[in-house]
Amino acid sequence: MTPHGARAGEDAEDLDVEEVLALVRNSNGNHLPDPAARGETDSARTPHQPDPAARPGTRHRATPWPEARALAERAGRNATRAARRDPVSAPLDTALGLTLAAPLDALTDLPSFDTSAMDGWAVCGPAPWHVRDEGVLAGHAAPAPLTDGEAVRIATGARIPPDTSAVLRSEHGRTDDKGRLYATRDVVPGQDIRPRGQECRTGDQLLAVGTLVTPAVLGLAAAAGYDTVTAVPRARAEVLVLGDELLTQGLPHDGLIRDALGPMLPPWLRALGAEVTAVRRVRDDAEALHEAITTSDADVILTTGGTAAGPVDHVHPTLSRIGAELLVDGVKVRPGHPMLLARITETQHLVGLPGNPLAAVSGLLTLAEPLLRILAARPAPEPYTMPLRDAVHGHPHDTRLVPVVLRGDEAVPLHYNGPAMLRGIAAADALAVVPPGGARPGQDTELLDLPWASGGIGVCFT
Ligand SMILES: Nc1nc2c(c(=O)[nH]1)N[C@H]1C(S)=C(S)[C@@H](COP(=O)(O)OP(=O)(O)OC[C@H]3O[C@@H](n4cnc5c(N)ncnc54)[C@H](O)[C@@H]3O)O[C@H]1N2
Ligand code: MOO
Repeated sequence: MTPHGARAGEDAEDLDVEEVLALVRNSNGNHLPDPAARGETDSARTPHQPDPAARPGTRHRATPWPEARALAERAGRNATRAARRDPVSAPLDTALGLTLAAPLDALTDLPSFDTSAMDGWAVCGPAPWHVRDEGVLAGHAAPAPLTDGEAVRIATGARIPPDTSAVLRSEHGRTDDKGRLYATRDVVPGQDIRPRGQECRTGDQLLAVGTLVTPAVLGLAAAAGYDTVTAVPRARAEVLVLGDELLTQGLPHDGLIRDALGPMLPPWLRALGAEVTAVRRVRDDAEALHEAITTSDADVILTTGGTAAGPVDHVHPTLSRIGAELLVDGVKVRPGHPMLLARITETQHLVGLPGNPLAAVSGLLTLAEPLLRILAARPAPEPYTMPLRDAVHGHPHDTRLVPVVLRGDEAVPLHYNGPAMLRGIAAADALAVVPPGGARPGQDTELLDLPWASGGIGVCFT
């Protein structure tokens, strides 16, 4: 499997992340070029961007899949620029998955005192040594200085007495019948002493702005004296689940089915760096949807269902009614082609996910992931490819996203990959990006990691 992870180096994606960080007000004073100078104003439109005047029922041109993702990133940059959200001071137990908005500078030397690396004796001068009665344990009061020929029992992590020349490990010392201590190995001055400041000095930069807060970062921050970290705030996401046919418990019956997206989307959105403020179920009613959207203060609203042109598909008419701008209205991808991205205000966007559950996953990864990644100031994952074990039929014109498991050096396509099915994705490690026309066995194919796949962003389930 090709290694993958956050991109390093000064490529275009890195600049995007730094730009977002710089736009978080009061961050550490990065000076970056004005993004507007790069032509990325809200009105900048690519040739494939749909005409915002397009209305439901009118034919419009679906956006190619890579461009749809780029447009979602751009929406994220524009929203970040407009909102200029303040960095937050996040207690460590809430900070997993955030991005540092200030460098993590050591608040203390580490170790903060000379410490024993081993259980044994602190010794002074050459053997033999007379061993003090009282030993030194971790966390105890400062021990008295040693004198030449003296030793004291010491535990790993305990403070080294002044004038100690070395630590002798317990397995490398023996005492004679008079209680004198000898070494069974040469004693090198300084051995097994971790000197104060070995890892860092107060003020040293431990981690740069833009670092993703992982469990290891939380540990380092705590060790370095932090109770909170300064981070880019999470985007607030609200999920509106549409559909009168949906049940929240029990077995499907009488044409009613279980809502699969209400349980699936919130943890997935958190893994993408968002705070989920609410999951609301909205009946198939234009007024109810209008009310739900216009009263939401989320940065990103995600709707499920109602994107097509059925009798109760109210998403397009509602967006039209509130004057939202359709940035993406249909994507050349299967499943999920009716997905959409709309700008409600400068700082509020709506991602319309199709109702078919795998189509909703496709919309999540195509439109919500890039938007939320930019709002979270996370770097783009390093693209990677693997050969497919089996042929995958392609759509003649559209990209296909197909669940795969990774086995050895190959990606194995899974069978249950229909738009209404979750059986494949639930067993999958990744989604293969199958180009129009399909892929042959052995063809190198781009993969999108799922948040729970190793090496992905799974640490960010909170
Ligand atoms: N005339 C056309 N009809 C449809 C087209 C089309 O191009 N022309 N596209 C099809 C495709 S592709 C998709 S995908 C769906 C998208 O439909 P909507 O986004 O409007 O979603 P709904 O009609 O509300 O639901 C579709 C399907 O998914 C089920 N559903 C909805 N929500 C959930 C949920 N939370 N959990 C589980 N299942 C859900 C719903 O019951 C329907 O079976 O449109 C096609 N039609
Ligand atoms: O594209 Mo629909 O999303 O196939 O089911």
